Amino acid sequence: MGPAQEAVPSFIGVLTLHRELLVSKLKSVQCVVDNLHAAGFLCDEDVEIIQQVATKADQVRKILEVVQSKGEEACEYMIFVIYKVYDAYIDLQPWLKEISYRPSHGVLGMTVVNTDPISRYCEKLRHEIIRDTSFIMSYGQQEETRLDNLYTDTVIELLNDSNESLGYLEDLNQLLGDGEVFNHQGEIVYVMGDAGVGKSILLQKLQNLWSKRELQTDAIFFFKFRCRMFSIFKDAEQISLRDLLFKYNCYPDHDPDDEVFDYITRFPEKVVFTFDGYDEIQEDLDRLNVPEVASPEEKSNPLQLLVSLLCGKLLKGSQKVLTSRTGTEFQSRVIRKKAALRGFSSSQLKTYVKLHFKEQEHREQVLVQLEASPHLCGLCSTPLFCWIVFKSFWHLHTVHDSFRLPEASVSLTAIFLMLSEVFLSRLTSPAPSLTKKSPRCTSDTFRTGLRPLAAFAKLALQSMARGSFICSQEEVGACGLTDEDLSLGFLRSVSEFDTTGSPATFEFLHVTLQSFLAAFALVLDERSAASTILRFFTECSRRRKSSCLPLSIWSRRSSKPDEKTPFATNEHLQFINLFLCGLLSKAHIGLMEHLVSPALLKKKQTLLKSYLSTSVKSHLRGLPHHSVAEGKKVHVLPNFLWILRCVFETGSKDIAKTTAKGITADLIKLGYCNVYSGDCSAINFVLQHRRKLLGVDMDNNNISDYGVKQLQPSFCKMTVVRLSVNQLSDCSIQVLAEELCKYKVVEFLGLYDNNITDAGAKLVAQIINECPKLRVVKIGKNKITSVGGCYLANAIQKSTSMFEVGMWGNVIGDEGAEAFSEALRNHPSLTNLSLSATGITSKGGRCIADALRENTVLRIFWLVQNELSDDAAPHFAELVRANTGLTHLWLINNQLTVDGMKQLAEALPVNTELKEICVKGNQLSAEEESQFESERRLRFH
Ligand SMILES: Nc1ncnc2c1ncn2[C@@H]1O[C@H](COP(=O)(O)OP(=O)(O)OP(=O)(O)O)[C@@H](O)[C@H]1O
Repeated sequence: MGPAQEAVPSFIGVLTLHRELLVSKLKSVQCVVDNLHAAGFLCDEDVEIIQQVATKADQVRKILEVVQSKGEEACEYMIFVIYKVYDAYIDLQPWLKEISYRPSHGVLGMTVVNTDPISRYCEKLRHEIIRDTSFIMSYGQQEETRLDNLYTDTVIELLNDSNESLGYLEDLNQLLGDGEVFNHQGEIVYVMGDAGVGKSILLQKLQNLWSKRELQTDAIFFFKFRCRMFSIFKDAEQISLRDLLFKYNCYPDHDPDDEVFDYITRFPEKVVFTFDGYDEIQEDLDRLNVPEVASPEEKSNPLQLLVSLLCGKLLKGSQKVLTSRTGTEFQSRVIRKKAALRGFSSSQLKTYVKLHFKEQEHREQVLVQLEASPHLCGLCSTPLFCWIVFKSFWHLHTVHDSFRLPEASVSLTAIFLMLSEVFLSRLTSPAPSLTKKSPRCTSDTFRTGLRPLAAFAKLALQSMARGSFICSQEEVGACGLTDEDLSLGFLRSVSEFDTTGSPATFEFLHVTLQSFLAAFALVLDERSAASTILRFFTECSRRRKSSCLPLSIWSRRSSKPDEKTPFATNEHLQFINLFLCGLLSKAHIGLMEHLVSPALLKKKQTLLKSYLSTSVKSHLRGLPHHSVAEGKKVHVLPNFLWILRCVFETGSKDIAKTTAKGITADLIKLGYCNVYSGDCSAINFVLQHRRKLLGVDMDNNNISDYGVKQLQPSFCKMTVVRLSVNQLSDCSIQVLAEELCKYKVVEFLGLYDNNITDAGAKLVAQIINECPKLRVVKIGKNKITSVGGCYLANAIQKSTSMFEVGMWGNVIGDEGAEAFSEALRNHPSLTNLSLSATGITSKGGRCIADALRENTVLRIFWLVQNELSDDAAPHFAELVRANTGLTHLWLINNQLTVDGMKQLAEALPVNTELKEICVKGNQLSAEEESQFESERRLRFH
């Protein structure tokens, strides 16, 4: 049949055919009736008859009956109403797809009005959220960029409740999904990350996707909150849940019977909440000694409502995404799943460059300059810093015609100074023109802008000292800021908290900018005693230490002080200290002398240096030391990272030397310390001044290839290099191979759970070959195949120092196993080897077992989670009989059956050395396992 003769569907027939489904799924009867009536397909009497019917299902039956009696057009219009009023008939949308419904030309011209309050409200919410989330705010609200044009994926790591990695998120939809959930009772998806890493933007993206129906969720309501909002309520203020939801999002229209709120309370699983910036709450919620609210009707303090929502006492079953700075304490029993934002990877950074710079020439220049500076790349892996660098750089290029990114060793202070220069240059520079470009004079720009800058700085300090991120109109005025000043860009007005018609409130463009300005105020202050600059150092050391240790350790360590603690973390204050160090550093003193008297500056600088030196010494002296195989070990506290950052920001070699000298241990552990790639320059800055060798354990951080490149000059001193779980690729191994092979002092190389491939394995093999002191290599859970496995095995075979090797999770298969069997034969030193989860079958297992009979050194051997069947059993039985000195054999999770097990059990009595063979998880039933009870060294548990 040609298109011209294509059959027009009979809508009467469609309604008859699908009558049963329509009766069960068409919920919002009133909206269909209203529209059919308004379009003239139902008369008043029809409506009356339908309304007299008792149940909804019978009402639908009646409607169908009446509509079908009115003919094709009425039936088509009814289907069109279902199609148009999407949210009210969400359950029928798959049906429309199934019948391939396309509105005809005739029906498209007809009006449909959504009279269903619930779906009308959903539409309104979607509309409002789309409006609020489509743009990323930029300089002083003068410039806005579409979210879709700039949003770039970042690295999002999923964690378990002990903060151990569960892998990486591939799609934002996975965030709300059921994968990697570790607590099915919890309802919160907890997203953590450092300052400026993109937590708020991630929520904005989720909200935007939902509003465009691009987020895979059944939720028809989405309520977004910023936690700092809860600070604006007075202590005694009471509010109902209804008001909290609607006032700070939007109110339903024409809902006299409160159907929307009623629906929300009946179906909370249809609601998603986002709460941004839990760390910004100024109350310690654990200490809020008030009962949680259990009734949605009850009015109560907004913080109580928040606690009740988060704990599931209110709207139980709703989904909640909560963001917070890393290290913020939060009750883990309510967390369902956890994610940590790690910033841009190198390929994501390249994508961001492309989105930012439209012209090919600029893009290339930026990429070349970034390539040359791993330190700058490290900083730029934090989206906020990257945005500041790119924006400022673009501005300076437009106005002054220079196209160079900041120099290679740029500090964070320099980046924020650059941002301030851009803001202040609005006071002096004419609109950029393509023909005439003025020379750049930073000190002039700051001198001219000193009045507003000092006023912003004062405001930032005042509100930070009060523990607030929000400033009132009066406070802004009291600091002497004019409307013109407000347009510079440091501050932005916030309308969302402003529902009572009260005067506008303001916040700084970003919290870290507020910290920077607060530090500026401390430097500019000529009235207070010079020692006032140290007030936040004192404050931070008084406060409880936020921790980055795994949660199990964390909860044991968290002792709560008695005083009221204004923020959940003290990071904002730590940033003030950091910027203070930068502003008083040698690098910036020249600029600051244009703004403050040189004598006062000198005084403040001396004071700060002496404070830092003393506190570094006492901090390091106070840390507990332990004796381990590698010597004396010290596990630093997270605060140490802030000390290192401050030392780097000062640029003072003297303080760096003092710090390096203060590390008296042989091994320093910075594991789980939230070190990101940008920090590695600071670590390197200090380690450069260390004379003695040092072991450095940086496992479980966010170092990446950029970080390793920054650490390059320090590897010559490192006896222990532990970089497991740090997103390293083969590029990092290239750097390690060059450095470690040059200096040959390395004894321990930890590279577990990174992205190392066979090329990286070849380089590790080179390190094994060339470093005679190397005893331990942990390279499990990478992407190494049989090719890389053979490189490593060959190197191990030649080594006379290797003591322990971990290959867990690299699929080297039987080919790799054969290479390892050659390495094991007569090996003089290898004592502990793991080839677990490496895809070895009986073939490879047989080779290894035979070779091991000629090895009298290996003590512990792991072959867990492989594919060994009974074919391999006689060979392992022979190995056991050979009594080589092996003390532990791990064969958990293989495919041995009773037969194989019998052979092992029979061999065991001959052996005097083996303490146990662990065989849990093989192919035996519980009864079969009990047959082997007499041989206790065969462990099934
Ligand atoms: N995924 C991203 N794509 C593009 N730009 C981003 C992204 N994430 C963050 N940014 C940029 O970085 C800036 C800071 O990000 P954001 O405010 O989300 O950080 P944050 O983690 O919430 O910081 P804080 O904890 O200090 O509030 C954004 O305004 C935006 O310019």
